[in-house]
Amino acid sequence: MTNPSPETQKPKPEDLPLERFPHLKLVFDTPKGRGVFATAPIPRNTLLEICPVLIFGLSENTTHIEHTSLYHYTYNWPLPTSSKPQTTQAVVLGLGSMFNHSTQHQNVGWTRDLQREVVVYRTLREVQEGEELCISYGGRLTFVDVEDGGEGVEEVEEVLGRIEVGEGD
Ligand SMILES: C[S@@+](CC[C@H](N)C(=O)[O-])C[C@H]1O[C@@H](n2cnc3c(N)ncnc32)[C@H](O)[C@@H]1O
Repeated sequence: MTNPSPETQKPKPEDLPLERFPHLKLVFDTPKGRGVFATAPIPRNTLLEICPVLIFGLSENTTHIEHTSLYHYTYNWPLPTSSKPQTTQAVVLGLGSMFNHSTQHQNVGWTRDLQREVVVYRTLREVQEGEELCISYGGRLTFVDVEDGGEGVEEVEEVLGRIEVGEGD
């Protein structure tokens, strides 16, 4: 395991209590692969999970990650710099990596906490029992969206960054 690069070294944040909404399940055979579903009604603006992220260095990303399955799971992650803004990729641990994309019906929003290196997911509206919980990955997808029958397949080098629009709530 490599040490974090100097660009990712920051002052140590305070401890962060973790939370996960309990009434969720992982379904294995959806048209989008695995997906997260509600097993009870969920009110709007409910915190679903606080997920730690694993941030990749810029070169690690292009040399390794983009050539692996992780490529389909990474989020854009801004690096703190004193000069030109730079963005690398990060993998979200926990349930965060299991949320599928929906262009029209996303019901979950997410925010990055750059200091604590977590992504926080909250419902954007009331969710019914049995509904899939979906975020928006943005407009440039690396796969055929089962909801639109194949529109919007992006060039391979356009990373999932993907999980960019739909941020915030
Ligand atoms: C971050 S993962 C989500 C979890 C994934 N379904 C799994 O089983 O590991 C992203 C992948 O899920 C699939 N996916 C997510 N949203 C989709 C959609 N709207 N249509 C088709 N596939 C989707 C694609 O294979 C995509 O590369």
